[in-house]
Amino acid sequence: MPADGSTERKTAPASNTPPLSNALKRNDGTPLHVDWFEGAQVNTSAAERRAATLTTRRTVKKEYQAAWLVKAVTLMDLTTLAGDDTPGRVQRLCAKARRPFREDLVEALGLQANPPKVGAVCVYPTMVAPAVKALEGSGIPVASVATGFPAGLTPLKQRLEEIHYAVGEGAHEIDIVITRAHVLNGDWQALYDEVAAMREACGEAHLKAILATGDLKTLRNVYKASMVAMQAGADFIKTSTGKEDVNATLPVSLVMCRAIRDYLALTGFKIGFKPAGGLRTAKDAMAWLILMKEELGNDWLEPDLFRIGASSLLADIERQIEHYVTGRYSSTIRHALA
Ligand SMILES: O=C[C@H](O)COP(=O)(O)O
Repeated sequence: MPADGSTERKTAPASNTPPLSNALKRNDGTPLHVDWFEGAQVNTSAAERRAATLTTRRTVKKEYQAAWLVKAVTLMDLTTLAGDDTPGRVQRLCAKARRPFREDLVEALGLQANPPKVGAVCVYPTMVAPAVKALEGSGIPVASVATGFPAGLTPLKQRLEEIHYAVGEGAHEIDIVITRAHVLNGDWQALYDEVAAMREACGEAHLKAILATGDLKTLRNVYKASMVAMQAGADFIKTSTGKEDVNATLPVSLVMCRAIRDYLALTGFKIGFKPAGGLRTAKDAMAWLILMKEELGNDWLEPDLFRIGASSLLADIERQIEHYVTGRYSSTIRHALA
């Protein structure tokens, strides 16, 4: 039941229709079903073993790696979430979002007809307006963090007001943070109610629920928080803010993908996944793409269901693409893919 005590979920007035053709219906959620996860057991060592062998079990041939890396860029929430962010920096980021690769590389890859662009740009609420302006006509959605990002420890009323502000500024997607204490205390009703209230505040904007998994202590808590967030109406579940001591990891991502799979089996509804925080290299991008393909299938290799939240990943992917096209690296820093 939403936090305002209403039994019916009122749909807020339509505000921001995502510019990308979003074939996916919004997640209306379900009532809180604790029985769907209360007895869940997670074998941590098995999850860690499986995650560790992901990139060894399946390797991508050299000539296909470039294609996978271009795909990774189209799934990226190109992010700047720094205290010294400025409208100028956001404008430069949006220019990059529109044309992530140099023209000569786009031509060499034969992509002139449909040059790649990123999945979204992700910023703080007060940077939404400059991002919306800079991306006008691009079809690239603007995502805004909100609800007291990154700690989420402000009163719910203010956190909901922040969502309304970001949506009012033109954000198409809202990346909210959950109250970690609700998970650590097993207060599933409180977690459900806060996410449901945030979902309502989003109106037509898509909601990504940041679980801050590095603060949740166990993989079992990650699974439970994932299920509650989806039941409460999250369209995506996202690993981290990027500000925790431990952010996106493959074992955590594996558990969240299993939760998405279980939620699909229980409801017939597909929920998106977003790893974020610490994904820096092309090799990281490949690992998560392989995880999505293996765990959830090709539908989760599209921006409607998969995003990579990253502020510095694009640079390394560009370097790898340049090496693929020209045979040399443009800088002295090398991240071997192999
Ligand atoms: O999606 C949001 C994260 O802050 C991105 O983390 P990062 O800066 O480690 O790439």
